[in-house]
Amino acid sequence: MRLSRFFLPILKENPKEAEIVSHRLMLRAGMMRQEAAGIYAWLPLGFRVLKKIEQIVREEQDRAGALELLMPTLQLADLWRESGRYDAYGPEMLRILDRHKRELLYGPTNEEMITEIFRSYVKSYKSLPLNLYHIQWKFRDEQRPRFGVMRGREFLMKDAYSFDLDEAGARRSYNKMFVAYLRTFARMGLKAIPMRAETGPIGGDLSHEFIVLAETGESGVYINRDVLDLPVPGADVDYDGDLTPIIKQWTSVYAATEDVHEAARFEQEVPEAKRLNTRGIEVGQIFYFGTKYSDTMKAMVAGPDGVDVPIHGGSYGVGVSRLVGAIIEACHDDAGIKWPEAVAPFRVAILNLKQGDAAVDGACEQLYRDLLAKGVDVLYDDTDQRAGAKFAAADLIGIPWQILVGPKGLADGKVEVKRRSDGSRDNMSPADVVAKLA
Ligand SMILES: Nc1ncnc2c1ncn2[C@@H]1O[C@H](COS(=O)(=O)NC(=O)[C@@H](N)CS)[C@@H](O)[C@H]1O
Repeated sequence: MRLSRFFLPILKENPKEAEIVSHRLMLRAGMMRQEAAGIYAWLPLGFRVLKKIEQIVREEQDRAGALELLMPTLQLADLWRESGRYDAYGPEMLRILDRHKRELLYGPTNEEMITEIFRSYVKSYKSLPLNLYHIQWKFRDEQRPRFGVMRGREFLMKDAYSFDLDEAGARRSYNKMFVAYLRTFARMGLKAIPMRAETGPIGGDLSHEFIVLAETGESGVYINRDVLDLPVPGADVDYDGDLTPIIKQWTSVYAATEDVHEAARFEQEVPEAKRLNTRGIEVGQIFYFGTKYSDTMKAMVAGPDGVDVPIHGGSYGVGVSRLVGAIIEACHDDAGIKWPEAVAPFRVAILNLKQGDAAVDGACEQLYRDLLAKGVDVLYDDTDQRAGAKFAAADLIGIPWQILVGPKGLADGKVEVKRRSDGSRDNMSPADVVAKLA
């Protein structure tokens, strides 16, 4: 992409309304624009990151055997009356009347709708286990939306729903999602710790929140530092095998949110030097809620003995849009964002340090063509800004690799390669750069 042809409204100043670094940097880096409280337009640079995050989530859901579909954002109020959550959900629910005065709502979550879809088609335990998911916008009329995409009102969520014949089956589905979440967040360069958590409005008696440590996080957490060094399951993990050893390993080390923290146990179990009480950002949460929805909504299957029983369910959410902010909270410095390569909007930025100089322009064009030909996501800063402004912009938007092309270096047949994550620099020929980054 040529920057002269892109749409990147970088802000010079820090927007005053931004209270945390991710909100400030997303606005300054031209990634998004607030259209209303808690409601954002995703501008091209931010949208590229959102799609990369979404794709990693999708790949790991698919690997775990979940099946993707897409449910609508608008739902019938009657559906929520069946489960008894229509009134219980309270003011966070955006209720809508259509032209025929039908009562609708903008979905904050989809347990009721997925249960309605399931019960319409599935009648036998032979169709189980089943895990259906989608990646869809949600609306929760938060009293105080804040911190940018961290606590929005319209936000993108991956929500998966599992269906099993009994609790044992449902726990196997739960464990598959637990492992999929460990892999998902690790692939984004995050350490997201699974912690015992409250179940809240979703319900049930088993839940884990996946939390990224960050001072600005809204969740208070207590952990044994050992949890930070546990191995994440590989891409070859056998989802049809016994996952309990992995679950045991990750749940036997103390890690709890403040609402379920047990101080006495923490003191007793965790050596002083390993105790960490800090804050974190909840990037995902998984729930086992048994027959909570299948009872009220009659989602039954005939068991092996032919007797109809309510299915055991679970739901599994990931804050896809929240992750954009969470990753910035975990990966930034004073100059701006430091994207992990897996989610970067572009992998390489070419900086032309002397626009109009034939040799420099030629070398940049050649590099641009060669990298594109190798399928590399490259942003070529071909604008006529001065070099200092180009350095600042590239550092701000956080592209992992910068190729600085100037007349002096070129005279020696060299360009400078800067790695954004640690600031390390290397001089090499354009051909070697292409070989290194392709
Ligand atoms: N207001 C919000 N803004 C941005 N992300 C949010 C917001 N509320 C929740 N999330 C994200 O969405 C994830 C799932 O939300 S949840 O309420 O925990 N779970 C559910 O809604 C279940 N239906 C899971 S399918 C959270 O872990 C969080 O990362």
